[in-house]
Amino acid sequence: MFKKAVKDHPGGTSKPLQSNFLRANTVIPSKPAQPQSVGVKRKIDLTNGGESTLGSLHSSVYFDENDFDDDLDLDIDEPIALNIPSATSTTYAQKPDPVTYPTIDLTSPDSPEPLSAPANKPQSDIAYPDLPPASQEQAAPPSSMQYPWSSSPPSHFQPPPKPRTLPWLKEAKEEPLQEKKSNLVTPKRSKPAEPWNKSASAIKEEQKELRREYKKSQKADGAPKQRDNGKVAKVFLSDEQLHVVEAVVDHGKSIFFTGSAGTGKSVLMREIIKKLREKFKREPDRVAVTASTGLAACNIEGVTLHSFAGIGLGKEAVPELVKKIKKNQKARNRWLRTKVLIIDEVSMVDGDLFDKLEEIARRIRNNGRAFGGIQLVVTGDFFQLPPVPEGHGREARFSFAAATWNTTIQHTILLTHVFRQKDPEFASMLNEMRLGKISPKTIDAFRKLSRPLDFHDALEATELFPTRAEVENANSQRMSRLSGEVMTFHAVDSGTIQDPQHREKLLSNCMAPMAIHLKKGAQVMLIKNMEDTLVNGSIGRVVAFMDESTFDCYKDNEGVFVAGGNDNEEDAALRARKKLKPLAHKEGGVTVTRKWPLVSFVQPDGTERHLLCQPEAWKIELPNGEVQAQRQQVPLILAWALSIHKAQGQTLHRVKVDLGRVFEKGQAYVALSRATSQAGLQVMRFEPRKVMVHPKVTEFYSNLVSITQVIQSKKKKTGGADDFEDEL
Ligand SMILES: Nc1ncnc2c1ncn2[C@@H]1O[C@H](COP(=O)(O)OP(=O)(O)OP(=O)(O)O)[C@@H](O)[C@H]1O
Ligand SMILES: [Mg+2]
Repeated sequence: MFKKAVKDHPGGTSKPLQSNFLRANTVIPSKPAQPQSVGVKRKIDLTNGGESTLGSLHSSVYFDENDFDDDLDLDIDEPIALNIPSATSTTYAQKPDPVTYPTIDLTSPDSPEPLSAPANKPQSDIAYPDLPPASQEQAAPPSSMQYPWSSSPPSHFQPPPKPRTLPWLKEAKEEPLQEKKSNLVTPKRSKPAEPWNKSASAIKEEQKELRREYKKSQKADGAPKQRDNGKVAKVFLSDEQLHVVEAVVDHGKSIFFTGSAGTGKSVLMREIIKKLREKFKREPDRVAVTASTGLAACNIEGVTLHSFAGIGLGKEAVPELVKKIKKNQKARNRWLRTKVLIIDEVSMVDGDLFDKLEEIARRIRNNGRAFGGIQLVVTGDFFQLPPVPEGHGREARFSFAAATWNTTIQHTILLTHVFRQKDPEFASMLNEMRLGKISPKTIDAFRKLSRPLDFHDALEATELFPTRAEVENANSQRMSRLSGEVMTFHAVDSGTIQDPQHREKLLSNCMAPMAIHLKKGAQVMLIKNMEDTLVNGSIGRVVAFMDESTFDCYKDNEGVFVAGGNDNEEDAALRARKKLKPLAHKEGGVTVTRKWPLVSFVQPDGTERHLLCQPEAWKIELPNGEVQAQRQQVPLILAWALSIHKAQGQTLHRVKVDLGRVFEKGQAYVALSRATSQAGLQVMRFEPRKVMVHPKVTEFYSNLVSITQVIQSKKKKTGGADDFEDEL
């Protein structure tokens, strides 16, 4: 049975509610321009080293004007002055905003009532903001308004009829709140004038056609399949992760799951997407896979949120955006057909954009429920990359501060088990860094990591840089030191977008470059999951270039080649070719084939694996299966150096970071948290002041508790039974 990450908050009955409280959620919203007045906060287990790491902040993101998928500029060229007023940012040394932690420490085994409110408080531990009661006559404020924020119609501000708890299995008994309101907020249908209001049979017919097209495209697509290719070992999800899958797939909940770097958010999201695709296998366009940036979208074979929405840059007011979408049949259909909307790397989604999309969804779908009834599955870590400010001196709003965040997201789940760093001491150091509260002991420990790494093989640590220019410079310097022929591999691009420039722009966000120049000896990173131990992020060295049949022969006779002398792989390949020639003649002639890089990867256990890196495919795919753009390229990039933007999401065994170069919030934490161990991390110029945390993010996370804590506290209350559903 699914257990919620946090206790639901019963709604107050005497005070008016604002939209944020209409749904059970874990986050106690703050009230801008007012001091924090939350009565009781639940505390994350910050003391639990390695179990819950928090982080710091970030670099800028923006969406390109034409395709909204271009995030090349995230590999920053120039240090950018922070647009965040100093009052809102804090360094490691400063305490974040005064935060009143609960009188009961959830992490303490002695806490008598871990999740209950203090005696002098009413049942609810939420301090409800003093907003005036919403009235029917009130016009809905524009979505761009900061506060009282909501672009929702006034009905969204109505309090629930009774304290809402929404446990999964009780839900059937409860009246769906949003349903009741829908007649208040759903715009009147005017069928004849609105061709997008198609009849059910017309939509069915359209979907049949879509399915046919999708099947056709699947068959016609000869590109190597990444999904379900059986090459990569099955992931065994942890209990925490399984709870999320259950809530999303079985219970259809709108969920935000979060956690520090390395808690398996991406692994979990891939699993959820797989499961949802199985659930909707007859209607693939029901699941929309999106992410905030082009790179993140490309990593999960989706599109950017802007692209999905069909809103261009999305700067206009909602009515104009709705008009724009209605004129674009494909975009309109996407909105109408989507049942589940996935948003990855949500920390970079602007709060205003979130509100606009929520309103657009309700309007286009003629459905007054939150997000027009679309289930949202959202993930990200707000301690990593923030949304980019739009200019005009306006600070970007985090999406958790969006007016409609809490009416949309039913449950927030905090993942606490860190998979990436197995050493609890290291995980705890990163945890402190994430929180922006670094102890002298941890500062010392990080400073000790300035020594060179001690590995005795040909692989060097990958150096992470904040700017693209530094990366290109470092990689090309290393390349020029190698002798030997340069082999260039050009990508083959295709897709439904015919305009080559537009397509190229979309594909420029892929990890795979349009052309890659390699030499024997080049250090490279694998950018696709190939096998259990050969995964996205594996680092290796090019040892030869050979064609497939030579490689087969090389593979089959590796022992003979190795026994044949001390020569290198190139010579071995030569011998293999010689061996192959007569064989080929026997079969009726030699076929001239292309040579691909043969790469020797060092696996986590120190052993070597050779892989002939033949082209793989990257797709930008719409929910209906239409592949807008596809790139086929060898799955490698140069890896002596990598930008922090491109390293985001990666797991690296050998990393070198010079914090003196880091200038943006989040860069330090993102960079250091790529490493799997202290032995594999070199940190130069460690300065605690480089580690900055946004107080709003600290506040947001301080109101979350981990699912494990909730289960434990409930167990205590129920004398061991881990079922706390009846208490919710
Ligand atoms: N259930 C699991 N079992 C074993 N390993 C796991 C599991 N979940 C994740 N991992 C491993 O942990 C590492 C980090 O996972 P992942 O990249 O999904 O974390 P993340 O939360 O997305 O981190 P980031 O915030 O840095 O992107 C990866 O090497 C991944 O293979
Ligand atoms: Mg990730």
